[in-house]
Amino acid sequence: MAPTLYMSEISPSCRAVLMTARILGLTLKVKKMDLSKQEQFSPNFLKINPQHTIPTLCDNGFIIWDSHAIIAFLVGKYGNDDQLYSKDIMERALIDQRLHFDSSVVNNFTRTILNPMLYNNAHISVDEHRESILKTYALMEKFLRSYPWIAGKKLTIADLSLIPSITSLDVIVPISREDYPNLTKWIEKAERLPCYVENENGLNLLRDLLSCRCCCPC
Ligand SMILES: N[C@@H](CCC(=O)N[C@@H](CS)C(=O)NCC(=O)O)C(=O)O
Repeated sequence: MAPTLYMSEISPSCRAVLMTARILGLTLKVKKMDLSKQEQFSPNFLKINPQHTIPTLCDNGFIIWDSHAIIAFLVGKYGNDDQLYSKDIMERALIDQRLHFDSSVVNNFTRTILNPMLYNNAHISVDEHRESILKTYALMEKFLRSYPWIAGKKLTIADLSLIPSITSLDVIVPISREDYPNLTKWIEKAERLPCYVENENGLNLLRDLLSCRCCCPC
């Protein structure tokens, strides 16, 4: 039976799972959640995930949440090889470092900026966060100085995790090609991947929602 993914395309973390599933050729049974209706707090969903976050995956009764844990699990269970998540100790350590960088730094902006804007109608001053976002771009730029992909010569789950997070941040603080040439090239390379379509759909939705938030007097 296909694993069930509780998700919303707007969420960068969910898009990381969709991209990974696409690259693995894995079909997921998708259950869309509307966070603006607070569906994550429904008693049924809280039974599955008391932390009430999406993405959450249910695979034959095995439940796991947090996109980073989910994509590592999917590659381990459904991947034909370890290309996306090397078993070599040092290669894997670098991938893990980048995954934790996403989790603790880049993806964290989703919680502090995007989600309050989208779901709590909160007025967030992007200017207050601009400096730390630019610092994040500068770090990514440095990581990409030595390698074409974020954790080495090959595409890995660290790229699949960071691409949705960074492209979502780009919607609120655009990435300057002049200041961040390596970061720009990495995004352009990612856009050419067949699995990128799974990021594009949600990213466009996010753009539309945020532009509406900026012009509506509501
Ligand atoms: N680090 C987590 C972040 C998950 C997360 O915060 N998801 C947000 C949507 S982007 C969510 O479910 N928010 C609803 C809530 O926390 O109640 C991951 O990578 O899965």
